[in-house]
Amino acid sequence: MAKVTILGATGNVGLFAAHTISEIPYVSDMLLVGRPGREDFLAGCCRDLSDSFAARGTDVRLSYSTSLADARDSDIIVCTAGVPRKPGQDRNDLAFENAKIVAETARTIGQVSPDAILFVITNPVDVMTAVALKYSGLEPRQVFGLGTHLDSMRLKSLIAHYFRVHVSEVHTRIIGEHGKSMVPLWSATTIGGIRIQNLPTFSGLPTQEMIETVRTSGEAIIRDKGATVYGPGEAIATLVRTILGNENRILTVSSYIKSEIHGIGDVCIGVPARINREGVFPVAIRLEDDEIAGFSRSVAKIQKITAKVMERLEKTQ
Ligand SMILES: NC(=O)c1ccc[n+]([C@@H]2O[C@H](COP(=O)([O-])OP(=O)(O)OC[C@H]3O[C@@H](n4cnc5c(N)ncnc54)[C@H](O)[C@@H]3O)[C@@H](O)[C@H]2O)c1
Ligand SMILES: O=C(O)C[C@H](O)C(=O)O
Repeated sequence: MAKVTILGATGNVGLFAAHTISEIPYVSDMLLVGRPGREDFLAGCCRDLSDSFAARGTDVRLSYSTSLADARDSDIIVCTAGVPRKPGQDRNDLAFENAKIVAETARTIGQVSPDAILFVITNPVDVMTAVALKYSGLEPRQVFGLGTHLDSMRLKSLIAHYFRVHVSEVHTRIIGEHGKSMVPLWSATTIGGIRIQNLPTFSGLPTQEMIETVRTSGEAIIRDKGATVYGPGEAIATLVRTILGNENRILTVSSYIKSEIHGIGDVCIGVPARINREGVFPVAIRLEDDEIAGFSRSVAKIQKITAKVMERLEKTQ
């Protein structure tokens, strides 16, 4: 049985993730961590969630704290702490502000819970994963971000809708930045096990329109309702379940790659990775030429932003 800690638990994503994670059968303890001054709100969240556990028949010990020290002995720590973007902002606009939060948090986590897997949600998630990896001192397999998993799910849903098939029939991936430079892998997209290019109807698929919808999905939801919550919350639970269940699923998350993909690497970015109780292990893949070019551009963009953020962080330490 496992202890899962959620940082930023008073926020939109953290709180809904607490609800979705509580449904995972391997979870025995859940700790909600918020900032000092938020004790009453955290207590209220615990009471409200406990009622839902009672109604559902969930047996999870739930507690809250405003001290990161209480995250000790966690199996997984989900970091949603940080500011979200406002309408009109790019995720990368949050980079330095959130890097300060993630660096400080990761440093403490590395000390109090060195065996944990640190799962980063805070945006821009690829850059924040690199910051968490560096400042926690944990191994690359222990630190990963939600990456392009949610984008891959968004594309999967659009394809399933277009072909009028159940989502479980569609396998697809988006790699690269969780942001504008994301790269759809049509070469790795199948429907009912058949490569999408081998389906005659593929020629009519509005691929550009679909990928543009995915690229702007978060922005559109934030504009219309203020925050993306249910998609990220369910996606977070999928990853937590994959780890705790030692499922060895291959999901597309932000992970440190050395040179696994066509020799491209030294960056934290969305790539397919095998995920189990030990953590996250990027899978070497071969891509089409246009996909390699897109991925290289995405990597170069993230490397540049990451380097800039790391440099500024070092000056503040
Ligand atoms: N990777 C993804 O796919 C994805 C999806 C959704 C949201 N996000 C990101 O997750 C983060 C949280 O989003 P949200 O909608 O829940 O935001 P929110 O404003 O509702 O919640 C933010 C949480 O972070 C905490 N926080 C803020 N500043 C802090 C600080 N200085 N120190 C410690 N904690 C602090 C707040 O107390 C709150 O609990 C954002 O960065 C958002 O962009 C990422
Ligand atoms: O778009 C955002 O800022 C939130 C998140 O990254 C998302 O894609 O839902």
